[in-house]
Amino acid sequence: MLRYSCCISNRSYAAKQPPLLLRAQHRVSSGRITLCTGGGVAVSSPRLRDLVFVVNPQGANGRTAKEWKKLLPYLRSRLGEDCNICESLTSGPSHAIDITREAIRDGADAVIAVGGDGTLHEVVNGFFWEGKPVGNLNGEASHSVALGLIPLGTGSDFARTFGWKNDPCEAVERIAKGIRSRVDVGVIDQEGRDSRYFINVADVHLSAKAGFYASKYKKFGNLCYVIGALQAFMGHDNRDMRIKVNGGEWETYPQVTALCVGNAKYFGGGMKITPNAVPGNGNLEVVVLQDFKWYDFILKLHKLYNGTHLSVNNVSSRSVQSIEVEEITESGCSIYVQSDGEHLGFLPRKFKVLPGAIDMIS
Ligand SMILES: Nc1ncnc2c1ncn2[C@@H]1O[C@H](COP(=O)(O)OP(=O)(O)OP(=O)(O)O)[C@@H](O)[C@H]1O
Repeated sequence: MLRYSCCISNRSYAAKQPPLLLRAQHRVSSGRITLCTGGGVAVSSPRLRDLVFVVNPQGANGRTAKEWKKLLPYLRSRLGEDCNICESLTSGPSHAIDITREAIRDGADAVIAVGGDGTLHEVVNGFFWEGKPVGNLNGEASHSVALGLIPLGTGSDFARTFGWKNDPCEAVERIAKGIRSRVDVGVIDQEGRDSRYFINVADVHLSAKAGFYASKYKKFGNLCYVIGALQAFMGHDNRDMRIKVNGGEWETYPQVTALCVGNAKYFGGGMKITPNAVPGNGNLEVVVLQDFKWYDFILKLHKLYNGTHLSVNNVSSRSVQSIEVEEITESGCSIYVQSDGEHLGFLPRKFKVLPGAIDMIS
């Protein structure tokens, strides 16, 4: 069953369209239309690109829906000549994953997340199914679906690495230009469950707990991260952990406050936590904060925001392809894990990079 809530064509009316696959096939056959006129003149027109916009109406506490409504007429006028614009509003958590998988299978040229990092995270997860990239139903090996982003979330941290603002018109220009670059994706293996993919930052312990609480206060905008951090601090204690990097020996990391695995640089509403991470370099940057007390955050917060914290005592950084993280002595109290700001359960977990896994409109 097709789960697009509605499709809007590039023409000036809004109507329910046939399934994307059918439309795509129609265009493949009629796309390079050869019209033979009486005089034998052949006119060939190129195929329009199918762009599927996955919109989280609840993003940024409902601001995404309002911005999207304003943006749609501009989007149609800017891209409608070359593209079929298909809009799909999510109905709840995880819906964006299903929409994306279906759009890719149906032959979309690009799936564009409209919302915050959570929506982007779900769209990225929709690019995969049972550990493999989703392909289209025509089995076209060369068909590479692009990932796009119109950042309209609370934090929109992934966009910061590229210097993109929460400016939808700027994002539409990027989509119009259609320049693509390969970006890495992180994958988190979890015992007995499907792998989870991340494109921004995955993290463990205090920051993950803070993110968990922050998600309950999104109505306060970026202040939610401060409230989340304060709540996470209550009852927090640093824990001894062990890590295994690139399949090597286990190493002990005492008194870990937070461990962050960055494919990109920012999390928590603008904190430059993994400042050396580059989304296309085939590596993840791991930054570990150890033995931090609450006052360390007050004293060093500005360094965390501007990315100069790597020189601070008890902060270490390394570049990895994979990392396994466990608590040394299970205390009976679970250690939080999150990826791209979404709560993902508890330790132990293994994180690894999939180099150049997705083509991104950049
Ligand atoms: N229709 C919906 N109703 C309620 N929640 C939704 C809906 N669609 C998606 N979600 C959930 O909303 C959450 C947050 O979405 P999103 O990331 O777009 O906005 P945000 O949290 O404001 O931004 P950021 O993550 O950048 O801070 C996601 O976890 C997603 O699962």
